[in-house]
Amino acid sequence: MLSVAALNQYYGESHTLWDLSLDIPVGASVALMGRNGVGKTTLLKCIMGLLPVRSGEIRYEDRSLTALRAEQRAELGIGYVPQGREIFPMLTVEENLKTGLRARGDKSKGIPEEIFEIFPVLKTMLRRRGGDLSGGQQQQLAIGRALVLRPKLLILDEPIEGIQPNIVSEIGDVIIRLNRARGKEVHFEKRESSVTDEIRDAIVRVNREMGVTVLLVEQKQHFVKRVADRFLIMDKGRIVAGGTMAELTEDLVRRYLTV
Ligand SMILES: Nc1ncnc2c1ncn2[C@@H]1O[C@H](COP(=O)(O)OP(=O)(O)OP(=O)(O)O)[C@@H](O)[C@H]1O
Repeated sequence: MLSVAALNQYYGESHTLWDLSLDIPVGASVALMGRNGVGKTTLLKCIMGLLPVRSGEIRYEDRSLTALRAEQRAELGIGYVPQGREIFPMLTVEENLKTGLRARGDKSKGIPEEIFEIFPVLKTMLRRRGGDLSGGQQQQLAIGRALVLRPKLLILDEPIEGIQPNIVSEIGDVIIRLNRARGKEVHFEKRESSVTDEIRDAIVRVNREMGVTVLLVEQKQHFVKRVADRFLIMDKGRIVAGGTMAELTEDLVRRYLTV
């Protein structure tokens, strides 16, 4: 679904990502791990078009993203929840959610109702200012905002940083639920009379809601083991290991993750 090939990125003269390549298969939930400062956030920002790259290619569903602006990448179906959430504290919850729609050319469609099914608390707080929400509620808002364009790939940067333990498990549940259908599309061969429009819409909606491929940066292993089925490890701007969660050995943890 997403592939990065031989990517090089610099901050000024400082070479940060080195010939970096990776592949995220459709339907996977992949944890990108590594110590502080190895380049995880930088990589996500390059994928989203928020930082320029020096060379290499980023492809999404067989299209090159390299020349596209951040909004165009969002429009193609990539949702992004930045580190630190970056919600607008002075805007209401509703206004914050609407900022997620800005990439869309056709602005006539509003916030999809399923956002409130996933995060009921947002519905009760529509008129509250973002800055008045708790940390966990702000994170739900940040994820909700990333879901308003119904992305097929959801990228999250440290989604449980600074969040209370009870909300951490809720955020974990949401990620698992979003990812569960493993990205498989529902196809209707022909209109069957037994399937009403309402049921058809509900199936498509639930599938959309739950068929999201996930790429998340996260350090906390218990959380990663719960929500991800694959891992990638970065060190000094390169991918140095990857595999299924069962292949994350103690040796890898010692070499690349423990501080
Ligand atoms: N805007 C910037 N200008 C210059 N250097 C930067 C900038 N942002 C990050 N860096 C440097 O690039 C390197 C990679 O940083 P990055 O934030 O991508 O790492 P990270 O793995 O996400 O770390 P963390 O877990 O702390 O978020 C670090 O050495 C960092 O100091």
